Amino acid sequence: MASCSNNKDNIMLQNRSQDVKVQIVPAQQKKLVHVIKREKVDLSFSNLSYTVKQGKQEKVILKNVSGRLRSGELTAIMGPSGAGKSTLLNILTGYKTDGTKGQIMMNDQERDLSKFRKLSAYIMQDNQLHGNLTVDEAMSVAAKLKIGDKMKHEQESVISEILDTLGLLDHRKTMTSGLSGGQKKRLSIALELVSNPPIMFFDEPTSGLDSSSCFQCISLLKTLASGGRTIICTIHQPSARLFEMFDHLYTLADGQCVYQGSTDRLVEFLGQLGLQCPSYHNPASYIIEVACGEYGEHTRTLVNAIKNGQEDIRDGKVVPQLAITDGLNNSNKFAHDIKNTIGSMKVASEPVYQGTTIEDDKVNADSSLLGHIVETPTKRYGNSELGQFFIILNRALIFSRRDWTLMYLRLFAHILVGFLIGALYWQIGNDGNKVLSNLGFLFFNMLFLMYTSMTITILSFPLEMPVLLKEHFNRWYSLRSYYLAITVSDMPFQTIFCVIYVTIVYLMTAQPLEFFRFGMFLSACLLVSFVAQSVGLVVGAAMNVQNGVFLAPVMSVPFLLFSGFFVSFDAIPIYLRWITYLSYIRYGFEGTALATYSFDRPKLQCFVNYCHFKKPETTLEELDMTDASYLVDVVALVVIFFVLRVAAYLFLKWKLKTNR
Ligand SMILES: Nc1ncnc2c1ncn2[C@@H]1O[C@H](COP(=O)(O)OP(=O)(O)OP(=O)(O)O)[C@@H](O)[C@H]1O
Repeated sequence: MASCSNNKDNIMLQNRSQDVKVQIVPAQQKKLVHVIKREKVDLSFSNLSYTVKQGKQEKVILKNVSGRLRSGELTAIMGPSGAGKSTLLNILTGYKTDGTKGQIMMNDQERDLSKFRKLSAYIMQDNQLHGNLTVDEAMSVAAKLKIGDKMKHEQESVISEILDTLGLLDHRKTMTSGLSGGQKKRLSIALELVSNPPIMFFDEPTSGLDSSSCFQCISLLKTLASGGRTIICTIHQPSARLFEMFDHLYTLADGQCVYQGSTDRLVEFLGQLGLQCPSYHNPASYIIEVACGEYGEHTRTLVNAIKNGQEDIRDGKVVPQLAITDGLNNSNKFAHDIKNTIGSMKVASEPVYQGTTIEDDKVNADSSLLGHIVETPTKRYGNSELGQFFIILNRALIFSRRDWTLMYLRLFAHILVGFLIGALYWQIGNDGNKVLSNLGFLFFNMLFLMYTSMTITILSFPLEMPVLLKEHFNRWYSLRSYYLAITVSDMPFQTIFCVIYVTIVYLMTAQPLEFFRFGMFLSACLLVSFVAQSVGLVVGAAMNVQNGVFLAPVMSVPFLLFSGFFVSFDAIPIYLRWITYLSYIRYGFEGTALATYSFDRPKLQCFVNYCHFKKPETTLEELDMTDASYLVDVVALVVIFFVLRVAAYLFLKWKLKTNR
């Protein structure tokens, strides 16, 4: 373990004896040809406070904190649990805006959140990755969405280069679900790196990783910072070895800043206040212990010391060296160099700097990665909305193809239930005396289509929500494109399953063998299953999985009750009759019945007598087909379909906002 020391040289040199091998990679090994136009982003904030409402009271979580986060530096936001680290990070990223007061400046100007979001990436704590893609596919989707058609020909080499740098090149064909925790973390970073954002935020990037993976992860962040980026991460309590890799420390206790400045001045700062870090004690642990009050109530002293003149230890009387040119610590020299050159670089036909490779853990920390890319985006997204739609649609189709449950189990269920219903109602359509039984078949047909279609989509949004939150926030795509692609993606499969199922039951139950009638029957069934899918989407978008899985079937009961199969229209109390007009099952039931019987008068008479839309005593003479119009049924189903799809979109939009 490194001892408490004021001298970063010493700390770094102590590493020489440790197992980490750091090596300079010859510059010419790199083959970068991409345009470099990355902005430097310095972020500062002053008097930032954050309040939440708890009943009638207000809880202040951040109390007028100020600070400065600079490009080229790796900043750690530390503090005891509940100190407000994640809250501060969420506010700085723009993820949380409500309840916030204070000023945030970007490059010494008032921050334009929209512009800032284009320049920043937020890698959240849990690795939000789609498990059904390979590393290569995930990178390719990210590249297409984030940088679009720009550098179309170079995308492949950019992806290879990033994967190489992050030690993932050997895992290109591995499914993301098969990656280790550390590899997932690196992939999450790699996905954001395709657009080479100049400012990156990480929430607890080391959580759940072993010490070696933690070291890899922080080494990587250090390298990213060395390339001129502003890298900020929250971290609980890093080991001394990790702690010394940070350039800048921002420590919170109870929503207040108790230290901000360079990591190697921390011990000196505390010493000035009479808080002596014991020898061979990790300074990171010590400041947390102090912040927790283990050495007495010093929080106020620390807060005051920070406020009174030593706002940032870098800016105050103690100024550490940024570049340390000796020996192994060339990466800092490099950071200094790159800061000077980055503004003037246009084309990196040759690498302009040297990086480092940490051989033992395969994270190739070559900073050439920092060189690729891309002009500051002028548009909101890297790709057009149509482009986004097709990329997300394609990704969703890949998921569906690979999801065994979604595909094969569903197919099997449709075939099995089709044969069961067919066997139960075998050749019933040929028997004029069994019209009521045939209506029973039509009703259960609706019931099956409703449940199979609805239950699949209830889970769509809740399962995707964490990934959606991350990708949408990081400006991969618009919600509109995502929603359209996701909702359209299942329709081809549902159509195929429905056609297979309907063909089986139609033939086995001996419904009229006329192409036209079959078409009417199938269309009504398809529309009902699409509407049921939409109900599932609304429920999934509006509530969580537990509530949705319970409520969706329960909410469907009125639609079934008022479908006309159980109770005729006249028997329904007047004040409840309006529900029959909302029952999409009613329109589907009616539509399939009309497809089966509409030109067969004796059977139709029986059907009409049974169903709600004609009084039981109606005679054939009185019968007017407009009373039970197939067209009306179809139009009603189409209207309900669109209304529900719009409602699902609005719920999703609302949920995306409230989930932050
Ligand atoms: N929406 C909210 N409503 C009520 N309290 C909240 C809300 N958000 C945060 N808090 C509270 O604010 C405090 C700071 O939370 P935050 O998640 O930022 O802490 P943290 O320092 O990141 O903690 P940890 O290290 O345990 O993740 C906590 O006490 C938390 O309970």
